[in-house]
Amino acid sequence: MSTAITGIGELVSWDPERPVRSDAALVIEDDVVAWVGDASQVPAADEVIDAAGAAVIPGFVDSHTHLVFAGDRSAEFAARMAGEPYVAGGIRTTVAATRAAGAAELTRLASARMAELRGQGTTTAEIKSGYGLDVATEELLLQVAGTLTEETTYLGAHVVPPELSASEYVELVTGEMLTRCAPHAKWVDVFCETGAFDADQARAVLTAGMAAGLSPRIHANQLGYGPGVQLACELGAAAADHCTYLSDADVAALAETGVVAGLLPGVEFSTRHPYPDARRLLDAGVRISIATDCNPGTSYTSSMPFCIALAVRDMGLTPTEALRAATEGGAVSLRRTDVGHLRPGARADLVILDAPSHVHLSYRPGVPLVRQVLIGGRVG
Ligand SMILES: N=CN[C@@H](CCC(=O)O)C(=O)O
Ligand SMILES: [Zn+2]
Repeated sequence: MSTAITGIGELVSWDPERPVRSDAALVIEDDVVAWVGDASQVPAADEVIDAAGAAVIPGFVDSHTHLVFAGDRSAEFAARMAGEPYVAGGIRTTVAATRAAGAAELTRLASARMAELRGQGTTTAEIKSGYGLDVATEELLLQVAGTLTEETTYLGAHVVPPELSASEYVELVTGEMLTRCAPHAKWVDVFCETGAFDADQARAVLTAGMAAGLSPRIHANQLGYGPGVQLACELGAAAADHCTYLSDADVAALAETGVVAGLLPGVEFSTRHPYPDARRLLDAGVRISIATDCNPGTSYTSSMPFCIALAVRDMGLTPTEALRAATEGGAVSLRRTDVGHLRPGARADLVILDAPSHVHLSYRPGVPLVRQVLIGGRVG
């Protein structure tokens, strides 16, 4: 089965020779991109989709989400907008609600959120556990996540639950909980921050996860300067996410090791912390991604276009750099080569925009510009 997309006003493929081109066409064979070229040379195909001058971009790769949770923290957000600071302990509110919800309710909630992501152009999403903080619930959250994505992350070490001491909990996270959760996860993550886990505890969590076959990523340097980024670089993590407060040494270590700096501007929008300086990172040669961090505490948005607009307006990126970080950057963060671009051989994950150019994603913030989403060549 082949599908030709014709009449593409602007195609973003991230081909090194012509990353953005006009008057293009693209052919999909089964679930992969088979051909990309000038509109005038498009080969015959079984069916045709006419983009009618619209822009076509790779589907967004959202490399950081917490989609499986129950409960509502809108009052906490409202209080923050009135001047209250964000504190990591708010996570425990969601833990109580999540433990009380059953598998069916958690599945319903997470599936609805995933549909929300897809409707806004996200075709690959990572999903973390982290709102269970006991063995059975963490395992359940990963089972639910696994029905929605192959990019599942064990985040037992989100915060210490009220019923245990920090040392008891690290023992659980690196012991019985890891044994039960590792079969359902690809990644291991830890929230390395004041109020969550310090450098030694975070190192113990990540190294135990690695010994169990998981690959490390980390929540680092979100609320203040700290050891998380250096730890990510020491362990060869795929990504250090947040990177809001970075010393010059942190930036140099990221550039040297190739650890992706995952930028999550929805968090700064929703906590009133300063936005990370993406320009400083790119200028230093650091690889970056942009993700939503969709979660009930610090960033309850499922919209990659919204995050792109924030990154352009407040983080020093051009519209093209921001889109690249939200697609190819996310793929690098997840160590994926089959998504995040539209070169021949890519999985046919793409978005037809209701706009002539990808610049409209930040030029028209808040406007629904996703006309059609294809995942593996099929209408999503
Ligand atoms: N930083 C840690 N975890 C989430 C926030 C979780 C919460 O407050 O519920 C984050 O990525 O921002
Ligand atoms: Zn997070």
